[in-house]
Amino acid sequence: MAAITLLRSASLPGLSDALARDAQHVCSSFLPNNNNNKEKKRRWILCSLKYACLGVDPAPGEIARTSPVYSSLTVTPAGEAVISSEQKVYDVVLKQAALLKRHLRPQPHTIPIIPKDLDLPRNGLKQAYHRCGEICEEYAKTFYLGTMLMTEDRRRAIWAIYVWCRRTDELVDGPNASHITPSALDRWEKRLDDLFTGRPYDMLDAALSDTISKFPIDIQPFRDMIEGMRSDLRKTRYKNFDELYMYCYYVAGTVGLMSVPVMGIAPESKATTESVYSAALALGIANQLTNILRDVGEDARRGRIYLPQDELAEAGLSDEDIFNGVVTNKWRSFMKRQIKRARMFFEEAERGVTELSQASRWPVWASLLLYRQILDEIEANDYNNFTKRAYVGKAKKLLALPVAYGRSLLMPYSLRNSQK
Ligand SMILES: CC(C)=CCC/C(C)=C/CC/C(C)=C/CC/C(C)=C/[C@@H]1[C@@H](COP(=O)(O)OP(=O)(O)O)[C@]1(C)CC/C=C(\C)CC/C=C(\C)CCC=C(C)C
Ligand SMILES: [Mn+2]
Repeated sequence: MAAITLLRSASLPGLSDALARDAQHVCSSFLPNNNNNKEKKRRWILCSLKYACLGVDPAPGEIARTSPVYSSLTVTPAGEAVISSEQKVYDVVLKQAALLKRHLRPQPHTIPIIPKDLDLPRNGLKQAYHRCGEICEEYAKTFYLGTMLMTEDRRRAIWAIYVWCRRTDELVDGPNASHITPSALDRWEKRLDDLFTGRPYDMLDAALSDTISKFPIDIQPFRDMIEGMRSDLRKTRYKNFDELYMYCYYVAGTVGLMSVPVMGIAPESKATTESVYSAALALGIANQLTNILRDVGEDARRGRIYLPQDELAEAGLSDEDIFNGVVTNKWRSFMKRQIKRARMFFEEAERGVTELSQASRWPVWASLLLYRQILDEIEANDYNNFTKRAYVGKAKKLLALPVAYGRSLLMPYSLRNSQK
């Protein structure tokens, strides 16, 4: 009964009666009668709604996501409930997880159908993947090194995804960026559709076409990354963290969602697929927040401020302060709060890494540890991210590799309590 009242009080826009009934049904089967925690109930209800929308059954542990970085429901001054960016993104997570689960119970029609006769020269695919590997090595040595531990199929797939992401980013950040218009991005998206239906435009696209024929990868995160690049063309300010979160999902959280189907979940893992996807998303968000904090000065010189405007104002800082680039106490305490939030996302990602298949864990741990150290370097620079670039030195980078390897040997987090 309490669930029904709360469901009504959430008054979600667009909530049909049928959906509300479904949600109520799912919800009442999981919500303990004696649960008096209102916040928890609200999350259960929202979660049930999502499951009702997707028509999948939740695992009980998945219902209560209590991470403090999340705010599922925002209430407008008029008292209307609005779904936050996090909630919208979580819907994508659920969809991706459902696709992977369906793939694990083999159903051939869910695998993208790619014609066998890709028009490539003899040995073409081999060369295409080889070139992807070269590009990955050139731009991202640590990722590349990490992929060397993976099985050959997985390694090549990650290279192909990496190259597509890199090329997408280059469109708006590369040497021809000033010529890029929204219609160029539309054409890039058309190319994406084509390669997903087995009609690659060039050899690098062909490698990705082949990859998506082998792994249950959905097109949505790729489309969303292009959407992030579109937003980079039209937007230089972010009103609040909710807007920034959405941007981070588009350009980086998507990478996590693209990678999980390739990296694979450890067969012994007891974690839900959704929780692994959530962790992958969190790692992307954490990386991008870190990128943003490292590049404040560089972005400001291009007229861009990715930091949440409302939080800047709350700290007594203006755009002018960012452009002037003087490290003050106000700036230091603002930065402390931002760094703390980025670390929370890294923490959220950590558990998920342990659930990945053994050979995929090392590169992910390495990238997590290395990226997180950038935050330590910003602190070591006394928060001067205006004129000093936080940089993790070679020795620290090298040290992170064996540490990452050690962590990759730990048993999945989901098994630890069950074996006590
Ligand atoms: C369960 C669990 C934790 C699974 C792991 C999931 C996983 C592999 C997550 C990866 C997260 C990740 C590496 C995200 C990339 C974030 C990132 C750096 C995004 C950058 C966007 C644009 O930012 P900006 O323009 O501000 O930055 P630059 O100044 O240009 O650097 C990106 C550049 C988007 C493009 C992203 C890439 C080129 C990286 C793609 C990487 C992979 C596909 C490899 C991932 C594999 C490993 C081994 C980590
Ligand atoms: Mn970039």
